[in-house]
Amino acid sequence: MNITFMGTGDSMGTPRVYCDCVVCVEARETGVNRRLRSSLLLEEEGEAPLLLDCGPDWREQMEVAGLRNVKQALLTHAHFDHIGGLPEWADACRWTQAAASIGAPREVVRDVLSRFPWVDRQFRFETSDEGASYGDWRIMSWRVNHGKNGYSYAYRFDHASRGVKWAYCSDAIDLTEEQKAPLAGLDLLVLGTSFVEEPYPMNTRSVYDMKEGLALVKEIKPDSVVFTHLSHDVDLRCDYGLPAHVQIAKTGLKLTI
Ligand SMILES: Nc1ccn([C@@H]2O[C@H](COP(=O)(O)O)[C@@H](O)[C@H]2O)c(=O)n1
Repeated sequence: MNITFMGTGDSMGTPRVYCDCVVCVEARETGVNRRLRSSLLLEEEGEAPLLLDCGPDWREQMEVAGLRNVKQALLTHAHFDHIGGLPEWADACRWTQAAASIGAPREVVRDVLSRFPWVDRQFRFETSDEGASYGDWRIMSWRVNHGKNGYSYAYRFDHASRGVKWAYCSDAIDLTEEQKAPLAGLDLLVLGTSFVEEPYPMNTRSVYDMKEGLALVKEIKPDSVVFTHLSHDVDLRCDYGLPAHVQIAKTGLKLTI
């Protein structure tokens, strides 16, 4: 499977519209730190591409990827920065008379439809609570703490014959032991870490910081890790002294697993 990081940003993206910090200025002027809202494009031979989340930068992300249409997606939760592109995608489906299929846990589907009640004219929603598949990948989703912002879901992909396993957990903090369990034995963990080190207690926040992310990584021991869902606090030009198997996602990063 090829994984493309179409977006690596937190809810505001980088640069933040109101901000003139050094990272936001760099993002405007040269673009190393330019980040669209977090989203992955998954591509498996013989299968149509699959989006993982569809934030408000969907249109630009499709243009950058040179994609004229996409037929399927999975959603982690119904917050604006992860579903804000759905109405535009639904409009594109209407204009091209092409339906698309969206997988998400039942409660996420409910929350999406309470925000955008018209999109079910174009999308076929499929609940993923009992599992899903993408080619030979078996997919499971489970509910994770999203701190002060409620809940999100993480996704784990297990290849049926190759034994490869990876997970996407973009919006989580302070996972319980039960929520950490599906993160065991991974070849790759993609984890949301919005700031380098936040000074505020966990119960006032919604996403891990990099220091907490590293502590989690030490505990669950994935073979490799990519930090994503990054705010303007994270400067890709800095050396944060990360272990060799941990990298910070850059917009457009491509991995093969
Ligand atoms: N009920 C809510 C709460 C928040 N949002 C949006 O989520 C984003 C905040 O995300 P974090 O990853 O920083 O927790 C932001 O875009 C809020 O507008 C929402 O849609 N619904």
